[in-house]
Amino acid sequence: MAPMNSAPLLLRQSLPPISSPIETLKPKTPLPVHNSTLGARTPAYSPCYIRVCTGKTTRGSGSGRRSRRNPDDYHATLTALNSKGRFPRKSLGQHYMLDSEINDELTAAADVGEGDVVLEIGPGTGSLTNTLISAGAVVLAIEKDSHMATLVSERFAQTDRLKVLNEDFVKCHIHSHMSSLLGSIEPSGPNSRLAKVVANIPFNISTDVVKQLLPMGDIFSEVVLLLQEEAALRLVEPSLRTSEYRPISIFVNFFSDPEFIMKVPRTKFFPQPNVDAAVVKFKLKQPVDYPPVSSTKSFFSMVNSAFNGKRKMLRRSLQHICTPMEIENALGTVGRPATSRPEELSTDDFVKLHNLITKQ
Ligand SMILES: C[S@@+](CC[C@H](N)C(=O)[O-])C[C@H]1O[C@@H](n2cnc3c(N)ncnc32)[C@H](O)[C@@H]1O
Repeated sequence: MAPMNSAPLLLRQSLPPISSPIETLKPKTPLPVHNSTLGARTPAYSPCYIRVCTGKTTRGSGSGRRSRRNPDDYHATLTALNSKGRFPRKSLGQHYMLDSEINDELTAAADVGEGDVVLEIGPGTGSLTNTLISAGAVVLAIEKDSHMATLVSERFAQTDRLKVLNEDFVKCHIHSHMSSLLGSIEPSGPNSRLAKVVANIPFNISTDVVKQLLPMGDIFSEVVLLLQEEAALRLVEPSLRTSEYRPISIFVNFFSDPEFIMKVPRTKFFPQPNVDAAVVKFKLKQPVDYPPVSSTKSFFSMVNSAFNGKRKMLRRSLQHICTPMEIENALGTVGRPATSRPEELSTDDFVKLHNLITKQ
C-alpha cells in the first residue's frame, strides 16, 4: 500500500514528478502473449517494450490536463496487466480505460483541482488515478482485486497523494474512511471539507454505488461516474409515465441534481464491453437542502410501496398508511387525479403526498 502522510502538509509538499518522460527499453525477457483472453482483434504485443519513468521532467501544469503524455494507452494497459500476469476479470467488471482524454473529462466534470480529496472506486491499472493526481488531488482508492491494488500502489509508490485500500466498496465503511481522511487534512477553502468521487466503476455495482454515495452530501460535493449508458440515462433522465421511472429516480432527485455529461463508446475500453458507457455527474445536495420530509426512511418506504404492484393506483397501494378516501383527498391537494399511479408523480408530488398522508 502506498503510504499516505496524515499530516495536513501533505497537500503542500513538493511532490515527485507525475508525468515523467517515458523511455522505451527492450526487456531482457519478452513478455508472454495472452491472445486467448484478449480476443481475436487483440494483436499480440510482442516484441514488447516497457515504458519506464526517468523522473526527469516536471509535473503537469495547472489541472495537468492535456499537457501530459498519454501513459495509459492500449499497450501500457496490457503491459501493466501482464507485469502481474493478470487477465481482465469479467466478474469484477474489469474494462480498463484506454483513452486519457476520457479520464480528463471525468476529472474536469468534477472540477478536480489542487488540494481536492477524491474517492476513486476501482483504480485498476491507475489510469484515472494518474489524471486525478496530476490535477492535484489527494486520492483514496478502493480496489477489490488485491493484484490490482498492489499494482496501483506500486505504480504510485513515490507519491504521498494516494492511499489504496484493498476492499470491496459495497461492503466497506466508506463514511468512516472518508471522515478520518478529511479530518486529517487541513482545510484550505470554504468547501475544502467536502470531497469528490470520480470513478470508472464496474457496471454491476452501479446501483450499490449510487445508493451508498448520493445520501452522503455531508462528505461529498459531487459524484462523477462512468456508467453503462443505459443505466446513466435511466438515472438522469427518466421520463414520467414510463417503465424507466422507478423508486431510484425519486431517490436520485431527492439527494442530488444529476447531469448527463457525455457518451463514451465501448471502443474506449479494454476489453471492450458489449455496451456503450456514459459520464454522469451527481451534484449532491447538502442535508439541509433535502426536500422537507419528517423522516427520509418513512418517505422512501412509502415510495417503494407505491411502486410495488405494477400499475396500481396509489389509493390502493398506500392503503396500509391511510384510507383510500384520505389518499384521494391528499392527491387532490397535490393537484393530481384521484386515480393517480406512481409513475405519474414527480419527486415534489411524492414529498407533498407523504407529508399529507403521514400527518393524518
Ligand atoms: C471498469 S474497471 C476500471 C479500472 C480503472 N479505473 C480504469 O478506468 O481503467 C473497474 C475496477 O473496479 C474494480 N472493482 C470491481 N468490483 C469492485 C468492488 N466491489 N469494489 C472495489 N473495486 C472493485 C475492478 O477490479 C477494476 O479494477
